[in-house]
Amino acid sequence: MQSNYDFTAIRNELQKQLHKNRYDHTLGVEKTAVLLAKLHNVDINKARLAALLHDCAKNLSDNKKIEICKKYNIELSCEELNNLDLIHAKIGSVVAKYIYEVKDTDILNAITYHTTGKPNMTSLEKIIYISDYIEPGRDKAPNLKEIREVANKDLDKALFMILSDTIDYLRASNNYIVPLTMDAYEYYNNILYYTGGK
Ligand SMILES: Nc1ncnc2c1ncn2[C@@H]1O[C@H](COP(=O)(O)OP(=O)(O)O)[C@@H](O)[C@H]1O
Repeated sequence: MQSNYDFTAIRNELQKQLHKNRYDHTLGVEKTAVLLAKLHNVDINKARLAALLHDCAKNLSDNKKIEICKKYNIELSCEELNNLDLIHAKIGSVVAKYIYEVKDTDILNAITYHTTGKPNMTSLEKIIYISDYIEPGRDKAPNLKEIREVANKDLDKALFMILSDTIDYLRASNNYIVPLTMDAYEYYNNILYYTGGK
């Protein structure tokens, strides 16, 4: 992608829209996504833009989130209505499209699926999903050191490790798990089994 985007202006806008810790996390995801894009031969400008915008709706008020869902006909499940934090990714994709004027569907999908994952992800989608989990500011999840090393070599394996740890964490805390995350887990479990990655 040839970049017509003014990344400095986007960062400045995000700094206004996001709480400080969320803005710092965004810059960490940007740095990590650019590094992974270089290592895995993915368009660096696309990775940078998707990373910068992945959490652009994270700090919107609940009322604003509902308003955007109504305006753009985003359907919400009961579980999503009960945890509006879960839908910041879907809303972020709409904000990226209509406010930041992003047209590239791969970038918009990378934003949409950065929390849940999904089966059969593109390399860009994988990079944003993984970068969100391993950026340097993250320090709570288990196995981070190993996942960071694996991500430099094998996106599918790192993706699977994160899906697996996320499911374990959500189960252990008795939380709802988005079905798409289970589908992604099964999909990459099979891929790694048949390619000998496990
Ligand atoms: N696959 C999933 N299924 C259900 N809930 C999830 C899933 N992944 C994350 N969550 C929950 O959705 C919310 C947002 O997650 P996430 O985007 O990972 O947040 P953060 O970037 O703040 O760590 C959190 O409450 C988290 O526990």
